[in-house]
Order: sequence, then structure tokens, then C-alpha cells
Amino acid sequence: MWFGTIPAIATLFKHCPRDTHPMATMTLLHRKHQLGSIYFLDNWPALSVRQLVINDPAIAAQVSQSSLPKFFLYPKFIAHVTGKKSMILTEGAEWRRARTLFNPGFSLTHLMTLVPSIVDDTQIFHGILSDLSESQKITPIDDLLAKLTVDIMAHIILDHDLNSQTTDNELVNAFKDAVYWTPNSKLIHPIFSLNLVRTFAQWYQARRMDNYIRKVLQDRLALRAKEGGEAKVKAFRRPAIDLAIDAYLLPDESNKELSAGSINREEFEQICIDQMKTFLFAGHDTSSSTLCYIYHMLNLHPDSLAKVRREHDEVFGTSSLAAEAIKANPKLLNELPYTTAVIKETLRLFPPANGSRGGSSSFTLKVDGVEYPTKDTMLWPNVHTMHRRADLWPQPDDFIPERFLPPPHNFQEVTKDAWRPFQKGPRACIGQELAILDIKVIMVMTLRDFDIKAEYEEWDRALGREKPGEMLDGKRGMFGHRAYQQLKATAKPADGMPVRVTRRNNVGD
Ligand code: HEM
Repeated sequence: MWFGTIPAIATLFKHCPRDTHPMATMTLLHRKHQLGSIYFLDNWPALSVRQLVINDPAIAAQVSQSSLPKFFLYPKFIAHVTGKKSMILTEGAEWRRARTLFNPGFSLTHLMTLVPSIVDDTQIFHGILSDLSESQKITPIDDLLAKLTVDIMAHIILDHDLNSQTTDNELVNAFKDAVYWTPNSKLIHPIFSLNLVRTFAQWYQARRMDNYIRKVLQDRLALRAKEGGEAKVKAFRRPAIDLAIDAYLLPDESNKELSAGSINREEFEQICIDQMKTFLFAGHDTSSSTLCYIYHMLNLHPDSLAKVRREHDEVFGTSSLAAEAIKANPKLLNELPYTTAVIKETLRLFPPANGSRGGSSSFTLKVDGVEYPTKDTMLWPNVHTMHRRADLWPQPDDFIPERFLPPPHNFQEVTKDAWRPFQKGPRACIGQELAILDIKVIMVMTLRDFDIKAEYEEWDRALGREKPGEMLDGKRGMFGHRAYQQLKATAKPADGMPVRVTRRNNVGD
């Protein structure tokens, strides 16, 4: 067939907002043609290899448990932000070394020690919400949340103040500008996507980010030298940057390839910079969009919002001083089953990230007794479709946090591996516990004091869009939501989710 599946997909895109994330469009395709657990896409010449889209958890598990490499085009969408040495992009021994080195920095015991710092950053965000509630100005909240979560990450990863919530920060601006230059996923063929301006802009933004982090790293190394040379400081709190410095100065068997004896200082700095950029980027961007959707869904579902608030009051008391209660006993954050269910249900409906692998001649996929070769094929477990399959999730497009309550209060038994916003297997997200932890803190500290409501109609009107809701073929949204997911390196809420903030009571900040 000429142009393979391109015409069918193009027809679908006509009925979606142009910048919709492809994973969501594929869910429409899956529903429209009642496709099964897997289907092939042949998008030549847009993409030179065929794609195998996987919509079934058990089949996706075969891929995530394998040691297949990331799909070869993956770096094109992310390397300009994270750097080529990023843990997200490396393979084999190089990846394993990095993962082993940084795993302790993401253990729950360690993360609990970071809670006071998350609370302090969230206090600043609370003040910003307070100002917005007074001005009643409609403001895209994704950007504010991104600044909050990147400030949190910088404290956790670099032990460094970015202060991006209150001042203009060079690193945060460079991150934002780098994401802006991410290519459009619909044009990935090297010839069609050739763009020298983009290549230069990506290089320039990478340089800005690298220079900033290099300075932080050099200051840290200088401090280490001043504080007693190379002695390993057994501090209770270990930011990721110190784990990297330890490996360079005082390696053990597992990471001697990173040591001063094995690589030169320049190489070490670049590896360390790329890992730090990865943690900062992967750690803030996904959490901020998840928080946007949490506010949005709770606002649309007042019963769920009331249950969340009741749970927070029961655990942390009813005064506005939740911050003190959290700091005094961070373990209380483990006693929030309904809040956790809300986070999981939001990640089910609006997963911010995906993951794809490159097939190989030595790997076949087994589906209903048939073996499918995977050589020259992109394997794409589409988390969005899996999360919205009616047979796995009754009322799949509805927001029902009760799905995730522990039995006997749960709405349904969740099929093994069906919920996978962090993907599964050895390359699953290293920061998943951290993400859930900081999202919980932010929810507890803000939901009790503020109502946060998406105001797209007013926003569209203010932008001169005369008929809000009718801009793109009569379809402004996806799955009934104007706040559809846009492709911006990860999946971000449309227009950064413009909201109005209203204060609920007059208790102090
Ligand atoms: C709601 C928040 C988050 C979501 C939904 C999310 C999702 C994901 C997904 C789906 C992957 C797998 C990508 C693939 O297979 O190609 C991944 C990997 C990764 N994530 Fe996250 N993530 C979140 C938060 C974080 C945080 C807070 C950090 C750390 C600071 C982080 C750091 C990473 C890293 C380093 C990897 C690569 C792991 C490896 O390849 O070994 N993420 N994340």
C-alpha cells in the first residue's frame, strides 16, 4: 500500500488538535479500528522502520523485562536536553554502572530525609498561589509548578538553590529553551527534519546548561578539597552530585571506571553533568504536569476533592500548619491511601512519559502462541492505550480513584502490569518514589487552602480565539478534555493549563 498507514493516521490527526501527543492519537486509532493487543504501523517515508504498537500489559512485560536497547531515534527527542551520556540513553555496562551508582540516592529511606527541603520549596509556591488568589489573574500553572519542582530537584540532586520560583534562573531558562527546540515527532525522517537553526539552537542551549552545572560541580569539588581532601563524608543526606564525586575520588569495585585513575577530569565532568541534567529534567517536568492534572481532575470531581481534604485533615490536623506537621513526622505521608489513589488515577489517565525499544534479530515477541520477529522494528508499549482499555479499566475515561484503594474498598482488581506510568523492569523510572513523595507534599500543603480551576474558555477568549472550543476542526480537546496532552518532549497539559486560584479560608499562610 502506498504510504502504508500514514493516510489512516493523518485522517485521525485531522480530528485531534494538531499538537496532541501521538500516544493519545494512537488510542483513538486503537478504538476506531478495534485493534487488538498489538498492531503494526508502516509510516515510510516519515519513519524508515516499522512500528509495533503494544497495547497489552503481558506483552509489554516481555519488552520491559528484556535487555533490548532504547529505540535508535530516542536520542533525537531528548539528547539535546539530557546529554548523550545520560542514564536514560546509555546501554549495557555503562548504563548499569550509572544505575548502580545512583540507586541509593533514590531509596525511600534516603528520600524521607529530604522531606523538609521539599516542604520549604512548597512554602514559596504556597505564597505564589496566595498572591494569585488575590489578583484573580488567570495564569498557566504548569510553568509555576515546573519552577517549584525544578527547585525541589536542584536541592535534592545538587544541594543547590536555583530559586527559580522567585528569580530568573539561567539553568531553568536554558532547560525551557532546549525543550522548545525538540523536534516534532511527526517529521522524524532525517531528510524532512533537517533544520540547521534547530541544530545550532540545541547546541547553544546545551552549552548554557552545561556551563551552569559545571560551575556547581567545580564549586562542590573545591569544597570537598577544602573540607579534608578526598575523605568520603558519610553524611546522612547524600545528593546525587556527591555520589558521583565519591565515585571519582574514592571509587569501589562497582564504579572504578568513573574514577580519577580511569578517566580524566574533563570526561568525568561531562558524565556527571549529563546525569545531573537528566535527573533535573526527568524529575521536574513529569511531576509538574501530573500535578496540573491532579488539580484539574479534583476540581472537576468535588466528591474526590472532599475525600482528599478529609484525609489530609485527619492525618495532619485542620490548621494551615501542615508544613510543620509534615516536617515533624514525614512518615505520615505514608498514611494517605486516598491521596495515593488520586495520584495513581491521574497518572493512569494522563501518563506524562513513554518508552520505546529497538527490536533485534535475537528477540521475538510471543503473542497468542505466534512468534513475531522484531528486527528493524520499533517496539512501542503504548501506556496511554493500555491505561484506557475498557476491558482492563471499566469506564476507562472516567476519573475513579477508588480503583486503586486497597481491598475491600477498591473499585476493581487491577490487572498485573496494567498500570505502568513509570514503565516496568530494570529500566523503569529511578525516581518514581521521589515523584510520588513530592506530589503528596505539594497536595497536602496546597489543597487545604486553595481551589484551583482550569479556565480555558476565558483564556481562549483573552487570546482572541473568538469561538473557544472550535479552533481545530471543531475539536479543541481529547477524550472530552480541553486540557489535552501536548507533545513537548514529554506530554504537557495544553497551553500550560491556565487556572484561576481562589483561597478557601483566611487561615495564615
Ligand atoms: C510523575 C513523575 C514521573 C514519571 C511519570 C516518570 C516516567 C518515567 C518513565 C516512563 C521512564 C522510562 C522511560 C523509558 O523506558 O524509556 C522513566 C525513566 C527515568 N526517570 Fe522518570 N518519571 C517521573 C519522575 C522522575 C523523577 C522524579 C526522576 C528523578 C529525579 C526521574 C528520573 C528518571 C530516570 C533517570 C530514568 C531513566 C532510568 C533508566 O534508564 O535506568 N523520573 N521515567
